[in-house]
Amino acid sequence: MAAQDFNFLLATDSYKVTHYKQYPPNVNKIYSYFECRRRKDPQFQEVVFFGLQYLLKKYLAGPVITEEKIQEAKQFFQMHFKQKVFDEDGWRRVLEKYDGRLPIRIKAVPEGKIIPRGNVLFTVENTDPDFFWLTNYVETMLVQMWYPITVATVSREFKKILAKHLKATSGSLEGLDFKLHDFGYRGVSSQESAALGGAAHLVNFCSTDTVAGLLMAQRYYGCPMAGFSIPAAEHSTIISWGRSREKEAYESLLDQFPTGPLAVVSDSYDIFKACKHIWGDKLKERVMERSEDSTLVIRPDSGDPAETLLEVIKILEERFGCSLNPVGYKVLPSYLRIIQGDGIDLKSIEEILERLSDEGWSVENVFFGCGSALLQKLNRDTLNCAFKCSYVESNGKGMDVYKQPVTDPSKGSKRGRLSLRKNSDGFIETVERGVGKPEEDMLVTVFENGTILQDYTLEEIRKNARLTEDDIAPPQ
Ligand SMILES: O=C1OCCC/C1=C\Nc1ccccc1
Repeated sequence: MAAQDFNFLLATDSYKVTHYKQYPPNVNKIYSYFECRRRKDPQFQEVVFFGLQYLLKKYLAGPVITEEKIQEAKQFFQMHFKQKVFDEDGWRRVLEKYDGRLPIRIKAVPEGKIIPRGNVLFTVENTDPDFFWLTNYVETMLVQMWYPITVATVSREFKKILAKHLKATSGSLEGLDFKLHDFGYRGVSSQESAALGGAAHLVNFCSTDTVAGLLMAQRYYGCPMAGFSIPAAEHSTIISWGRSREKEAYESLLDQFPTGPLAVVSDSYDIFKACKHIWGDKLKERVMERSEDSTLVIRPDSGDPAETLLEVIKILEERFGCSLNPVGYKVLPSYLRIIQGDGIDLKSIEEILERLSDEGWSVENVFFGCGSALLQKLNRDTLNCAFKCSYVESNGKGMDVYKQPVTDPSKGSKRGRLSLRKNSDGFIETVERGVGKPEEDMLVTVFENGTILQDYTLEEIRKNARLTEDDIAPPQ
């Protein structure tokens, strides 16, 4: 539920306040849809639909319009436009007729579903002919869906890369869900972004430090604990001992966390000397006595990721030895692992994994952390998210509408009422012009007249978003 001070009437772009005066006379339905437009770029050819349930529960459900909010908006827009444009009467009619609930219907693909680019993901239409101007009023807020969709999609692309290499170098996918840890809380633009983005990552993984995302999963997606973390050092807890006591700092961590996994950032001064002379010498016995469920996870945090990771793993091999797994790749002793959380994005993780396997190392040895590349280095154009009107009714007569800019055909929009179906070859496609069969439509009514009609849990969303066999096929 939105905070008391949240005024739905003010949660839109200014120009939309003037749009009720711009539609043709006698319009009684505006029907619009959201898609991630298809592009030629082979990257991100399919998207994970995620996040709508939060926005509906938080901002659209229930009596979002009140007399006080109408008054507030009336005064606000009078000052903002320096003229009377705000449709006080229109909003008051919503208040009187629907008790402030929004007379719109939203049909959406189930959350977690993997949909190829260029397909309808949700539609919005007014359910009462008097409120046709409401459909696109909510565009502003609903297009913010670009963020959770894009984070969930990027996170799943990471998962595809990790799955391929983990399978190829270990023969199994065991532990895949813990291979990419969300380090991104500090790097996002707001607490809400951390919550939405953090939850979006948890659609694909169970490994995070972004607490806000866990709370989102709990409160909006019925998941008591969607992800896990472990005790870990940061530079302050190492350098606070002073340079001359680096060994004491590490030793104290082993004493403070004698059982259970422990991650120690070890690059404060010299990661290579730390691995060779402290972890691999002065504290070697302490490290070796830790059992496999009390793994020491060494964290480099600087230098070229691939170069540093490989040099560290070679030093650890020299100091602690390694064994061969059933598919012939080298694995460090189970009490020793590495987490690389610096400089990770979709491009660098691919390079690192290629280098590791080329040099005979199993992906079992490493974990990755990702911050900004997972939660922030994105925008609405990453997946070309757009919201367009495709169908209008006037005097009860329907008309398919569309845009088709001569200056950019790729910005052309779909026309007519839309449905989403799986065709006879199993491919998902959008049927336009209102000719789709209702019984084939994958779009589900999730919101109608102020009421949310579906409640997806993270568990079912994760099932929808699982990788397919094709996603895991060996690297070509
Ligand atoms: O090292 C680690 O091992 C695994 C647990 C998390 C962790 C580090 N967390 C972190 C968070 C935000 C920025 C940087 C690191």
